[in-house]
Amino acid sequence: MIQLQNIEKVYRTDTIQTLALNGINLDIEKGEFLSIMGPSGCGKSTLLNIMGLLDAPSKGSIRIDDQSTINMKDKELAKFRNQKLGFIFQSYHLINDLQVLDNVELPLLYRDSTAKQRRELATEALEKVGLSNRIKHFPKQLSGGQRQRVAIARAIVGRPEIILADEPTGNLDSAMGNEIMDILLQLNRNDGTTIVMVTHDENMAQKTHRLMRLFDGSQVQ
Ligand SMILES: Nc1ncnc2c1ncn2[C@@H]1O[C@H](COP(=O)(O)OP(=O)(O)OP(=O)(O)O)[C@@H](O)[C@H]1O
Repeated sequence: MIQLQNIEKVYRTDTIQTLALNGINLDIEKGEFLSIMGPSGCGKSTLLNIMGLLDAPSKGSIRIDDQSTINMKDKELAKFRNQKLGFIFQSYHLINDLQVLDNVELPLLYRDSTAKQRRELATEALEKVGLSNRIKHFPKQLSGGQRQRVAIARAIVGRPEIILADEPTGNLDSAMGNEIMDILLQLNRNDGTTIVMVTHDENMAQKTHRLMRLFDGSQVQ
Protein backbone atom coordinates (compact mmCIF):
# COMPACT_ATOMS: atom_id res chain seq x y z
CA MET A 1 0.00 0.00 0.00
CA ILE A 2 2.88 2.34 0.88
CA GLN A 3 6.38 1.66 -0.43
CA LEU A 4 9.33 3.79 0.55
CA GLN A 5 12.67 3.20 -1.09
CA ASN A 6 15.89 4.62 0.18
CA ILE A 7 14.29 7.75 1.62
CA GLU A 8 16.65 10.49 2.75
CA LYS A 9 15.69 13.85 4.16
CA VAL A 10 18.17 16.63 4.73
CA TYR A 11 17.08 19.92 6.31
CA ARG A 12 19.39 22.77 5.33
CA THR A 13 19.65 26.18 6.90
CA ASP A 14 22.41 28.75 6.20
CA THR A 15 24.68 27.23 8.81
CA ILE A 16 23.40 23.76 9.69
CA GLN A 17 22.57 20.65 7.77
CA THR A 18 20.51 17.95 9.53
CA LEU A 19 20.17 14.47 8.12
CA ALA A 20 16.69 13.70 9.50
CA LEU A 21 16.17 10.43 7.58
CA ASN A 22 18.96 8.23 6.37
CA GLY A 23 17.99 5.55 3.83
CA ILE A 24 14.58 4.34 5.00
CA ASN A 25 13.09 1.33 3.20
CA LEU A 26 9.59 0.34 4.16
CA ASP A 27 6.79 -1.69 2.64
CA ILE A 28 3.42 -1.32 4.34
CA GLU A 29 0.75 -3.74 3.24
CA LYS A 30 -2.91 -2.96 2.62
CA GLY A 31 -4.80 -3.42 5.91
CA GLU A 32 -1.67 -3.25 8.04
CA PHE A 33 -1.47 -1.23 11.28
CA LEU A 34 2.12 -0.06 11.76
CA SER A 35 3.46 1.95 14.69
CA ILE A 36 6.63 4.02 14.66
CA MET A 37 8.56 4.71 17.87
CA GLY A 38 11.87 6.35 18.74
CA PRO A 39 13.39 9.15 20.83
CA SER A 40 12.60 12.82 20.29
CA GLY A 41 14.20 14.16 17.11
CA CYS A 42 14.84 10.75 15.51
CA GLY A 43 12.73 11.61 12.44
CA LYS A 44 9.28 10.13 13.17
CA SER A 45 7.22 13.17 12.15
CA THR A 46 9.46 13.79 9.16
CA LEU A 47 8.83 10.23 7.99
CA LEU A 48 5.07 10.52 8.51
CA ASN A 49 4.99 13.85 6.64
CA ILE A 50 6.86 12.32 3.73
CA MET A 51 4.48 9.33 3.67
CA GLY A 52 1.58 11.79 3.77
CA LEU A 53 3.01 13.74 0.83
CA LEU A 54 3.11 16.87 2.97
CA ASP A 55 6.85 17.10 2.52
CA ALA A 56 9.17 15.82 -0.21
CA PRO A 57 12.20 13.62 0.49
CA SER A 58 15.66 14.81 -0.53
CA LYS A 59 16.25 11.40 -2.13
CA GLY A 60 14.36 8.16 -2.68
CA SER A 61 11.00 7.13 -4.04
CA ILE A 62 7.46 6.76 -2.69
CA ARG A 63 4.67 4.64 -4.09
CA ILE A 64 1.18 4.80 -2.63
CA ASP A 65 -1.50 2.39 -3.81
CA ASP A 66 0.87 1.41 -6.62
CA GLN A 67 1.29 4.94 -7.93
CA SER A 68 4.56 6.80 -7.92
CA THR A 69 4.09 10.21 -6.35
CA ILE A 70 7.53 11.64 -6.89
CA ASN A 71 6.79 13.52 -10.11
CA MET A 72 3.30 14.69 -9.20
CA LYS A 73 2.67 18.42 -9.39
CA ASP A 74 1.26 20.26 -6.35
CA LYS A 75 -2.34 20.22 -7.55
CA GLU A 76 -2.22 16.54 -8.40
CA LEU A 77 -0.60 15.80 -5.03
CA ALA A 78 -3.31 17.70 -3.17
CA LYS A 79 -6.04 15.74 -4.95
CA PHE A 80 -4.28 12.42 -4.38
CA ARG A 81 -3.79 13.28 -0.69
CA ASN A 82 -7.42 14.29 -0.29
CA GLN A 83 -8.68 11.03 -1.80
CA LYS A 84 -6.26 8.49 -0.36
CA LEU A 85 -5.11 9.82 3.00
CA GLY A 86 -6.62 10.89 6.32
CA PHE A 87 -4.51 12.73 8.91
CA ILE A 88 -4.75 12.81 12.70
CA PHE A 89 -2.47 15.02 14.81
CA GLN A 90 -1.57 15.14 18.50
CA SER A 91 -3.13 18.58 18.97
CA TYR A 92 -6.27 17.79 16.92
CA HIS A 93 -5.94 20.78 14.50
CA LEU A 94 -9.67 21.55 14.55
CA ILE A 95 -11.04 24.93 13.46
CA ASN A 96 -12.32 26.58 16.63
CA ASP A 97 -14.86 28.83 14.90
CA LEU A 98 -16.60 25.92 13.21
CA GLN A 99 -19.09 23.55 14.79
CA VAL A 100 -18.21 19.87 15.01
CA LEU A 101 -20.24 18.89 11.93
CA ASP A 102 -18.67 21.65 9.83
CA ASN A 103 -15.17 20.63 10.94
CA VAL A 104 -15.84 17.06 9.83
CA GLU A 105 -17.25 18.17 6.46
CA LEU A 106 -14.13 20.19 5.59
CA PRO A 107 -12.21 17.57 3.52
CA LEU A 108 -15.33 17.02 1.39
CA LEU A 109 -15.36 20.67 0.27
CA TYR A 110 -12.45 19.83 -2.02
CA ARG A 111 -14.43 17.10 -3.78
CA ASP A 112 -17.43 17.08 -6.04
CA SER A 113 -20.23 16.70 -3.50
CA THR A 114 -23.52 18.34 -2.62
CA ALA A 115 -24.25 19.92 0.76
CA LYS A 116 -26.67 17.06 1.47
CA GLN A 117 -24.05 14.39 0.70
CA ARG A 118 -21.51 16.19 2.88
CA ARG A 119 -23.96 16.34 5.76
CA GLU A 120 -24.80 12.65 5.44
CA LEU A 121 -21.19 11.50 5.27
CA ALA A 122 -20.12 13.73 8.18
CA THR A 123 -23.05 12.54 10.31
CA GLU A 124 -22.11 8.93 9.55
CA ALA A 125 -18.44 9.55 10.44
CA LEU A 126 -19.47 11.16 13.74
CA GLU A 127 -21.71 8.20 14.53
CA LYS A 128 -18.72 5.92 13.99
CA VAL A 129 -16.71 7.73 16.65
CA GLY A 130 -19.70 7.96 19.02
CA LEU A 131 -20.20 11.72 18.84
CA SER A 132 -23.56 12.13 17.10
CA ASN A 133 -24.85 13.97 20.17
CA ARG A 134 -22.26 16.77 19.87
CA ILE A 135 -22.61 17.92 16.26
CA LYS A 136 -23.58 21.51 17.10
CA HIS A 137 -20.85 21.99 19.70
CA PHE A 138 -17.73 24.03 19.10
CA PRO A 139 -14.33 22.36 19.72
CA LYS A 140 -13.80 24.43 22.90
CA GLN A 141 -16.91 22.86 24.42
CA LEU A 142 -15.43 19.36 24.13
CA SER A 143 -12.94 17.32 26.15
CA GLY A 144 -9.56 16.39 24.64
CA GLY A 145 -10.73 12.86 23.87
CA GLN A 146 -13.89 14.18 22.21
CA ARG A 147 -11.85 16.65 20.13
CA GLN A 148 -9.63 13.83 18.96
CA ARG A 149 -12.73 11.81 18.03
CA VAL A 150 -13.90 14.77 15.91
CA ALA A 151 -10.46 14.81 14.28
CA ILE A 152 -10.79 11.08 13.55
CA ALA A 153 -14.26 11.65 12.05
CA ARG A 154 -12.73 14.35 9.84
CA ALA A 155 -9.93 11.98 8.83
CA ILE A 156 -12.33 9.19 7.84
CA VAL A 157 -15.17 11.22 6.31
CA GLY A 158 -13.77 10.86 2.78
CA ARG A 159 -13.27 7.12 3.33
CA PRO A 160 -9.50 7.16 2.81
CA GLU A 161 -7.66 3.86 2.47
CA ILE A 162 -4.83 5.12 4.66
CA ILE A 163 -4.77 6.98 7.98
CA LEU A 164 -1.59 8.66 9.19
CA ALA A 165 -1.67 9.53 12.89
CA ASP A 166 1.06 11.55 14.63
CA GLU A 167 0.89 10.78 18.36
CA PRO A 168 -2.92 10.68 18.38
CA THR A 169 -3.05 9.82 22.10
CA GLY A 170 -0.14 12.05 23.15
CA ASN A 171 -2.27 14.76 24.78
CA LEU A 172 -4.74 12.42 26.45
CA ASP A 173 -4.90 10.60 29.77
CA SER A 174 -4.71 6.84 29.58
CA ALA A 175 -8.49 6.20 29.66
CA MET A 176 -9.13 8.64 26.81
CA GLY A 177 -6.03 7.42 24.99
CA ASN A 178 -7.38 3.86 25.14
CA GLU A 179 -10.73 5.00 23.73
CA ILE A 180 -8.98 6.62 20.77
CA MET A 181 -6.81 3.55 20.26
CA ASP A 182 -9.92 1.33 20.27
CA ILE A 183 -11.50 3.46 17.53
CA LEU A 184 -8.34 3.19 15.40
CA LEU A 185 -8.19 -0.58 15.95
CA GLN A 186 -11.84 -0.88 14.90
CA LEU A 187 -11.25 1.16 11.73
CA ASN A 188 -8.37 -1.14 10.90
CA ARG A 189 -10.21 -4.39 11.67
CA ASN A 190 -13.69 -3.57 10.41
CA ASP A 191 -12.99 -1.30 7.46
CA GLY A 192 -9.54 -2.60 6.51
CA THR A 193 -8.04 0.89 6.75
CA THR A 194 -4.24 0.88 6.60
CA ILE A 195 -2.92 2.87 9.57
CA VAL A 196 0.51 4.29 10.35
CA MET A 197 0.81 5.75 13.85
CA VAL A 198 3.69 7.54 15.54
CA THR A 199 3.58 6.98 19.29
CA HIS A 200 5.68 7.33 22.44
CA ASP A 201 3.50 4.78 24.20
CA GLU A 202 4.84 1.22 24.18
CA ASN A 203 1.42 -0.19 25.24
CA MET A 204 -0.33 1.41 22.26
CA ALA A 205 2.40 0.20 19.89
CA GLN A 206 2.04 -3.37 21.18
CA LYS A 207 -1.60 -3.39 20.02
CA THR A 208 -0.60 -2.82 16.38
CA HIS A 209 0.59 -5.40 13.84
CA ARG A 210 4.16 -4.17 13.52
CA LEU A 211 6.49 -1.79 15.30
CA MET A 212 9.23 0.12 13.55
CA ARG A 213 11.90 1.76 15.69
CA LEU A 214 13.84 4.76 14.46
CA PHE A 215 17.07 6.12 15.88
CA ASP A 216 18.91 9.12 14.44
CA GLY A 217 17.04 8.88 11.15
CA SER A 218 17.70 5.17 10.62
CA GLN A 219 15.53 2.13 11.14
CA VAL A 220 16.83 -0.03 13.99
CA GLN A 221 14.15 -2.73 14.00
N1 LIG B 1 11.83 22.30 9.31
C1 LIG B 1 12.99 21.85 9.82
N2 LIG B 1 14.15 22.50 9.61
C2 LIG B 1 15.32 22.04 10.11
N3 LIG B 1 15.44 20.91 10.85
C3 LIG B 1 14.31 20.21 11.09
C4 LIG B 1 13.02 20.63 10.60
N4 LIG B 1 12.08 19.73 11.00
C5 LIG B 1 12.76 18.80 11.71
N5 LIG B 1 14.07 19.06 11.77
C6 LIG B 1 15.12 18.24 12.43
O1 LIG B 1 15.01 16.92 11.91
C7 LIG B 1 15.16 15.97 12.95
C8 LIG B 1 13.93 15.06 13.00
O2 LIG B 1 12.80 15.81 13.43
P1 LIG B 1 11.34 15.16 13.63
O3 LIG B 1 10.39 16.26 13.97
O4 LIG B 1 11.01 14.31 12.47
O5 LIG B 1 11.59 14.22 14.91
P2 LIG B 1 10.55 13.39 15.81
O6 LIG B 1 11.13 12.03 15.96
O7 LIG B 1 9.18 13.49 15.23
O8 LIG B 1 10.62 14.15 17.20
P3 LIG B 1 9.51 14.34 18.39
O9 LIG B 1 9.29 12.98 18.99
O10 LIG B 1 10.20 15.27 19.34
O11 LIG B 1 8.28 14.93 17.75
C9 LIG B 1 15.40 16.74 14.23
O12 LIG B 1 16.78 16.77 14.48
C10 LIG B 1 14.88 18.12 13.92
O13 LIG B 1 15.59 19.11 14.61
